Amino acid sequence: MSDYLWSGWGWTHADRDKTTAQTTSQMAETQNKMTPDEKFNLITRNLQEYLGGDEMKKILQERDIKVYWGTATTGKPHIGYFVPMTKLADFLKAGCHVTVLFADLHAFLDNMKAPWELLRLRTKYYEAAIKAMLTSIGVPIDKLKFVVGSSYQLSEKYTLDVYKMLAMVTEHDAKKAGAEVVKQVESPLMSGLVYPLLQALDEEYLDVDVQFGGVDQRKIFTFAEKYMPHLGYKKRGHLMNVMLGGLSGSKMSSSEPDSKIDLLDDEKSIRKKLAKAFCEEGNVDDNPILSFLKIVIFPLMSLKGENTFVIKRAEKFGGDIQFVGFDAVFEAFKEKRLHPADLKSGASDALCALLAPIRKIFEDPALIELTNQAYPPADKKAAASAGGAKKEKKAAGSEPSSPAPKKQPAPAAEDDNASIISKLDIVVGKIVEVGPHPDADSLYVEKIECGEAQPRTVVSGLRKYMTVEQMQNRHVLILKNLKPAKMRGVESQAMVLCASNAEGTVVEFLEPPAGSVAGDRVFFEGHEGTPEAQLNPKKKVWETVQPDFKTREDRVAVWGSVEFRTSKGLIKATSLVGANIK
Ligand SMILES: N[C@@H](Cc1ccc(O)cc1)C(=O)O
Repeated sequence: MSDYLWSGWGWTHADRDKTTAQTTSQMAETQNKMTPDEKFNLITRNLQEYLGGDEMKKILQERDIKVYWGTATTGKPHIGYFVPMTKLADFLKAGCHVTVLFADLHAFLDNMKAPWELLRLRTKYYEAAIKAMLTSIGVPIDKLKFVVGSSYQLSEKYTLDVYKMLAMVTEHDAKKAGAEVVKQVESPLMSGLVYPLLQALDEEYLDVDVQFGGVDQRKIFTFAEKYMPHLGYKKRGHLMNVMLGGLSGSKMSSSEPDSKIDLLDDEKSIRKKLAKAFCEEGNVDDNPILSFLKIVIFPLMSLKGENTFVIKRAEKFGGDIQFVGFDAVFEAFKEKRLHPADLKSGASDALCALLAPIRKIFEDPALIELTNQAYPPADKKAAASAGGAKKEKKAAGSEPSSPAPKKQPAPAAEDDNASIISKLDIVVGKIVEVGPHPDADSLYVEKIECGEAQPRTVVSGLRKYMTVEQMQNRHVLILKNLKPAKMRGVESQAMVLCASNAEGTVVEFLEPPAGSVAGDRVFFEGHEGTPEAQLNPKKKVWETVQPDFKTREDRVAVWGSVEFRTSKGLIKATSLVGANIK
């Protein structure tokens, strides 16, 4: 790689020293007032977890902590990124030396989520977006150090360290370390195994005491703790932020654009999306809006010495309401003194205030141009990158989206935003054996051929609806990549998809087109992609798409308006129209 990836970032040593000098003078006042314990509490507040707390406390007795946060420059950052940004603000206030790493090589190594050709542009986009977010929450960006991964990760010394690690890390450990971060695919690439090794080494090369990231990074963090000492390097501490759930809470729906908020969404759509967000009266356990207030809005207020949250309300509904501290909001909501509509309206005001300056920054024509180049519409993308793997960025929980910047044509589906439906692995299966479940009256146990070496064992609750004869030798549709689950002691390795009426009295198979054979893949036109090897139950992919599965008037199975098809044609229910599919 040429050094153009690095040019334009402007982090010369002279700059760094200057900034350090400013940082020291400007922050000296607050920091001097903070005891090491206070600093530690601020550094660790609102985290999901941290490792190495005692060592951090020890360091704080002598000097301030050096910490870095890395982000792979893949899909567009979205509002979930306010969670780590808020922590960066805490770290600065606690006197930390904070480095932000734009992990461009990692974006490539992770199944080419950022294709090589777009890497530099993506990195520039990330720089602009992250800096805009920091500015919006009042963090002076000249107090942070920004580094691009490839600027040092290709040096001789670093490269040699990578090889040394390759000679000591087992494949098992590398795979395990990346399991929650690196996209899991059917034929995993070597690059995905190298990814965690580089992330561990970064701790040494960025010269920090502590690495910070989402709790999804946990396995990479513990991997680093294990292997850094083997290389003769210090074991670092690790700080992990909570991941923000989707806006729709447990009912996260990524197929529904309303469940995600992009940094550039306008006020009207922010309010509309929040108005639709999952926020049940009195439910404080599963409430994305309360979480956002707790881990972003209140901490940001407290950094400015404020803690009063005002919810504007018309006089006729009782006028404005004020809450002092997050606990006051929490209790009021729990006791149903605060209505979801009011909570949403207060949160909308706060979020609009955070996003307005970012939209303003992105009105700059140069940034509009950069956005379109870094995230080109799908057709141009195909030309820019032949065959880059596709997948969504899994950052802070909620999904990235890509509204068009002002006055630009809307980008079509983008590579880092692969359609959720493409993650499902649905194929034609042939039932070759079927019999009653030994321990459950309502269940059958089948052997279903699905184009693999062995037929799969599948448990289905179909005994009320079909006879053994009706099932034997039938071609059916099966969903192959749900996590296998034991049903009354028998492990089911797939699920048969059926259509059922609203009352649940009629259940029938979905019929593959004539001439189908076991293993024929079902796809959704315009939403093609590589299915996940196994769906992560936490991501609720199935739960998200299933409600939009229906049979049309002509009995054809559809996801929203898109048909289920194989290379041989469309899939239909036997008789049911407007039926559910599950
Ligand atoms: N793994 C981080 C990115 C990262 C890469 C390298 C690092 O050193 C740190 C962080 C992510 O999921 O975005």
